[in-house]
Amino acid sequence: MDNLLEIKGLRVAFHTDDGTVHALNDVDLELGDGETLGLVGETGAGKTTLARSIMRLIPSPPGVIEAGEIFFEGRDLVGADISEMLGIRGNRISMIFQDPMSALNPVITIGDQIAEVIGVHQKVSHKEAWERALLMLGTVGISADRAGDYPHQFSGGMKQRVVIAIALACNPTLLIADEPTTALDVTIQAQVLEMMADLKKKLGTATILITHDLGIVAQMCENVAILYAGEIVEAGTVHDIFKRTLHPYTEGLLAAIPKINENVTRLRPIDGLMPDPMALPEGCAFRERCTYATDLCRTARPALSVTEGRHKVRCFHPILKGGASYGQ
Ligand SMILES: Nc1ncnc2c1ncn2[C@@H]1O[C@H](COP(=O)(O)OP(=O)(O)OP(=O)(O)O)[C@@H](O)[C@H]1O
Repeated sequence: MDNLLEIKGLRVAFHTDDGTVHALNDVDLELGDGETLGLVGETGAGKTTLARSIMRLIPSPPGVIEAGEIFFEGRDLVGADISEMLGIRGNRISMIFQDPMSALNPVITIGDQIAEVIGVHQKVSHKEAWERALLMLGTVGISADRAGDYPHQFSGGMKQRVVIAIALACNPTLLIADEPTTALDVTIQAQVLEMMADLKKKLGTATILITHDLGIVAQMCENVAILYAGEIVEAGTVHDIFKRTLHPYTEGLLAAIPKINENVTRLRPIDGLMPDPMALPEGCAFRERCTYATDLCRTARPALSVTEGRHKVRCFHPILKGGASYGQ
């Protein structure tokens, strides 16, 4: 298998007392070695569920992987047992969760927190783990002198660097970062993103970057997957998504970005709401909000089809108008 990660037909549901939440429906995704993929979608689209499925960290119950395959480095993760996953998590695949600041233990020094992760996952001596922790701090731009400091002695941006150091401490081949900079103010956000881009060049770690922000995608990613109501509706290179937009939802996301060269008096939101994942409608999930919807869209569900190269779209009436004038 050529891809580092290959997901096929993934279906994940949460069986709650109120009903079944269809969080992911037939998700196909691929990621090459060293590639950065932006996973974009509005709240509740299923981004975190997809990330947790790869880590096999879906809370169960109520969550269940109902169908599909996740292959990582040729290994079947859906069929993997707990001990196999313990060997993969942290070592091969690492995740930065939402609200990363709460990931740090307030009563342990940051050097010890990094060293502990290295010691647990790679079974090295305390001395070696500590030395590698100091090197890792340097890699994220923090002086080794600060290894004995506690999290409260660091600013938000510095804490986020520590969280990234922990995630990368064991040299994973895949990093999943779930909105890693949303809690930071914009200037610090830019510094942390710049550092992540540098680290990517240096370490070559493939990354899935979950974000609502298409500006971050344009800056950081080579490829993009747009998730809507638990389905990938469009995927492709950044150029495909921004310049050769095919799906009306992607068009709406791009139109909602304020543009510097336009005299914008109000942002253009996408009208309506995402359908309730407990009661997904027949047909296309986006049809109620889509200006191009026809009768066919009400009765049949479009398949995800490849148009050119890696550019895929799930739509009966894809658009092609030159895309939006944003980013690259
Ligand atoms: N433990 C759970 N129990 C029940 N439903 C859940 C659970 N976790 C997620 N869901 C539901 O699954 C759907 C997808 O949620 P998910 O958190 O993956 O979305 P998201 O795109 O990451 O959203 P956000 O951007 O707000 O983080 C939502 O309808 C959510 O309410």
